[in-house]
Amino acid sequence: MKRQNYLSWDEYFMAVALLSAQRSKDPNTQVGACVANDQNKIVGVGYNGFPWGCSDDELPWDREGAYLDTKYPYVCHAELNAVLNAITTDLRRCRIYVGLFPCNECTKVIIQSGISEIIYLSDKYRETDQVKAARIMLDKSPNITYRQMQTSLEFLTVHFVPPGEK
Ligand SMILES: O=c1[nH]c(=O)n([C@H]2C[C@H](O)[C@@H](COP(=O)(O)O)O2)cc1CO
Ligand SMILES: [Zn+2]
Repeated sequence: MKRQNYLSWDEYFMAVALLSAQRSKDPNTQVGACVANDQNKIVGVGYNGFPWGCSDDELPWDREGAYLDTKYPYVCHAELNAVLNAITTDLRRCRIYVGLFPCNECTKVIIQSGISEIIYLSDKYRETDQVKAARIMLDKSPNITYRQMQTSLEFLTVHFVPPGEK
């Protein structure tokens, strides 16, 4: 009989997004994104971080203060990185799994890439104008839908050392 508690595709791709988020140096919010195609193959992953060559030790991770002294003008969002890192520029019929509902800027990138579905986990910034603008665009776009991830999983553990071998 086959194993029962294997991951669904949704859980698997969201877990890849969440694992990718663990690469983020942002001390406050770590976001990951995973793009899967209609054959359930991963075609792009990303997490929030500063652009290539911009040192994490020189740019600020602060949230408050003068705009140029915060992370906001510099950080590349997870969704942008996942789309730019993708193995193809044509992402029609692909889904993007994200830890956080995308902002308006990422939503533009997602729509323009051709992605057809957004699956998100947290919606903690739903009251912000950025996320409201994102929803306005998505609700007007005929070729893209979005839904919140449904799962009974609360967490997932990976073992680098198999249990019992230590
Ligand atoms: O969609 C997103 N994707 C994404 O990668 N981010 C990143 C940018 C920042 O590094 C961080 C948000 O920071 P904070 O929660 O401290 O404002 O998450 C933020 C959003 C906002 O929804
Ligand atoms: Zn964004």
